[in-house]
Amino acid sequence: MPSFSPASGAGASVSVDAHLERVLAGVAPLARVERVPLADGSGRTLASSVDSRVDLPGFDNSAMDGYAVRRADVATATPLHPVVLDVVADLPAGSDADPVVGPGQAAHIMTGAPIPEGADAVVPIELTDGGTARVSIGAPPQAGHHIRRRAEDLSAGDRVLEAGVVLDARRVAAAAAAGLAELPVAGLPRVAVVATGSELVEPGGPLGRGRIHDSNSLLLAALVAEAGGLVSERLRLPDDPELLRDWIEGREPCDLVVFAGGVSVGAHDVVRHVLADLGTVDFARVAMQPGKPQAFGTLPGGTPVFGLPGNPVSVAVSFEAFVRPALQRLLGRHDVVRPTWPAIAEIGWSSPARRRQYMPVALRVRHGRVLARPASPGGAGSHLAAGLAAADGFAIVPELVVDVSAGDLVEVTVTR
Ligand SMILES: Nc1nc2c(c(=O)[nH]1)N[C@H]1C(S)=C(S)[C@@H](COP(=O)(O)OP(=O)(O)OC[C@H]3O[C@@H](n4cnc5c(N)ncnc54)[C@H](O)[C@@H]3O)O[C@H]1N2
Ligand code: MOO
Repeated sequence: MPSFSPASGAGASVSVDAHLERVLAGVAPLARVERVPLADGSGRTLASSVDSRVDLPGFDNSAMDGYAVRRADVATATPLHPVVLDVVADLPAGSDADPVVGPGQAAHIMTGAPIPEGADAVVPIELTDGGTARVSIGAPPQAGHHIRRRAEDLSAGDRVLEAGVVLDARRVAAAAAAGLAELPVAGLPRVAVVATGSELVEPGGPLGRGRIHDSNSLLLAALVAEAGGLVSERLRLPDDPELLRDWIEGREPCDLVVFAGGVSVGAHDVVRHVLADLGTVDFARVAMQPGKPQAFGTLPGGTPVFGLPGNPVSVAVSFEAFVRPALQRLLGRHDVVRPTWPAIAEIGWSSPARRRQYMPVALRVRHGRVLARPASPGGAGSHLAAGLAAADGFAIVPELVVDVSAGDLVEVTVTR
């Protein structure tokens, strides 16, 4: 009687969380740190926390174009009985004049100019006659009105940005306002992206029978860049173990290698064969759909390596679930997994039992509610590469749910 054992290399079945834990245990933040000018900082990851060099604002200053006054002088002002003051100074922003406003006096002041000594409120120009030598004030200001106080935003020495945050326009601007000119950022993880398969043809190339255009290497390279990595190599290799071994031996220095394709149990799944021979790569059947066959471990020299299943949607999902978190860890970022948000399923679909489903979904907002529908009319097929174009993210359907009905709440991770 014939006996069957699970196809060799298929690996044990593990949960998504357990596999992610194994992956994260296999990567550590890179030690390389660079200092970059603020203008080059956006998209980089802050390597160590930074503190303000200055008080912010640096001095009490006007929030309005108008007149700096002594409140007591204008306490009785009304539109019918305005108070008239002598204008003793004209203070544009940036003025280094240091006048004193005495009783019965005012200073013409612009937004951002330092409040002169003696003044304790600013009257906007609209509530005056706009006079130059003398000004008529038609209403009393409140105490401190329209004065922006020194250090009300930050004091010198206060924390501006925490290590591990991703720099963006707002954080770069905050650093500039806090007196910093450059920032320490994590070195970019260098990632080699290798699509394998003898059926692959370069995008746009002529297709013979059984051949397809390689989309995975483009997908992975763009995902790596979006996640903050640097693509050190992007290539296609046919299903030839010798070529694969040669590439592994002669590869450019990098911090991570991502293979796509050839990790399943087929006769020509050479990534699995070659990586399995190394003895440093684990193969797992992860309880997810798509993305079930997964490989992770190290190449000679210790470089972490992923072997992702070759179907394009499986690549996109595996990247989101495992490779992106690993890249975030290499960068020293804190939140390695993106948050999920509730959305309402617009139509129903089914999900496999005991597997966490990652359904590519298109999102839209109707009447203040976020609606999610499968991005591809074909649904969950992991070969539906073109459907990815419409995907704004993935609905993550828990292992125990087998049916999503129209109107159900689903958790969505937004990737766009
Ligand atoms: N007997 C079994 N067969 C398969 C199983 C299984 O458990 N038992 N699992 C299936 C699942 S699920 C997946 S996913 C795939 C994964 O297989 P591989 O990682 O070996 O991927 P390939 O066979 O190389 O390719 C799968 C599919 O994707 C296309 N592909 C590959 N590379 C690219 C690329 N760069 N651009 C676009 N499309 C690509 C390839 O032509 C195949 O159609 O295994 C199942 N089989
Ligand atoms: O698990 Mo495969 O990755 O579904 O298509």
